[in-house]
Amino acid sequence: MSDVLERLGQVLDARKQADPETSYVASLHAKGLNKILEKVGEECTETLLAAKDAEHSGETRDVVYETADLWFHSMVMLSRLGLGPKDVIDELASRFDLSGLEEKASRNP
Ligand SMILES: N=c1c2ncn([C@@H]3O[C@H](COP(=O)(O)OP(=O)(O)OP(=O)(O)O)[C@@H](O)[C@H]3O)c2ncn1[C@@H]1O[C@H](COP(=O)(O)O)[C@@H](O)[C@H]1O
Repeated sequence: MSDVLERLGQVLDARKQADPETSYVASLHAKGLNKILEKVGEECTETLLAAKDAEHSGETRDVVYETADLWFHSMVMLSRLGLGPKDVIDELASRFDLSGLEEKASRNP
C-alpha cells in the first residue's frame, strides 16, 4: 500500500524540475507555496463536505475521491518542503501502541 505513496513521492519530486506547461505538479510549484496550501485547504473542505453527505446518503465514493485529492495535494506540499511520505509513515509507525489519550496526557502533565 505505502509503495504507491513512495512511488508517487518520487514522481512528485521529479516534477519539481518539469515544465509547468505540461505538468500540473510543476504548475503548482511555479505558482508557489501559497497556491499549494490553497489547494490543500480547498481539498480539505471538499473532503469534509463529502463525508457529511456520505453520512446521510451512505454513498462513500466521493469521500474516497476527495480524500485522494487531499492526500495528493498534501504530498505536493511535503515535496515542496523537502519531505516525503516516508516521513509521515515513520511518524505514524512511531505512534503504534500509544493511545491517543495517553499521548495527549503526556503533552499536558
Ligand atoms: N495523483 C494525481 C492527482 N490527483 C489530482 N490531480 C489533479 O489535481 C487537480 C484537482 O484540483 P481541482 O479539482 O480543483 O482542479 P482544477 O479546477 O483544475 O484546479 P485549479 O485550476 O482550480 O487549481 C486536477 O487538475 C487533477 O487532475 C492530480 N494530478 C496528478 N497526480 C499524480 O501526479 C503525477 C504527476 O502529474 P503531472 O505533474 O500533471 O504530470 C501524475 O502522474 C499522477 O500520478
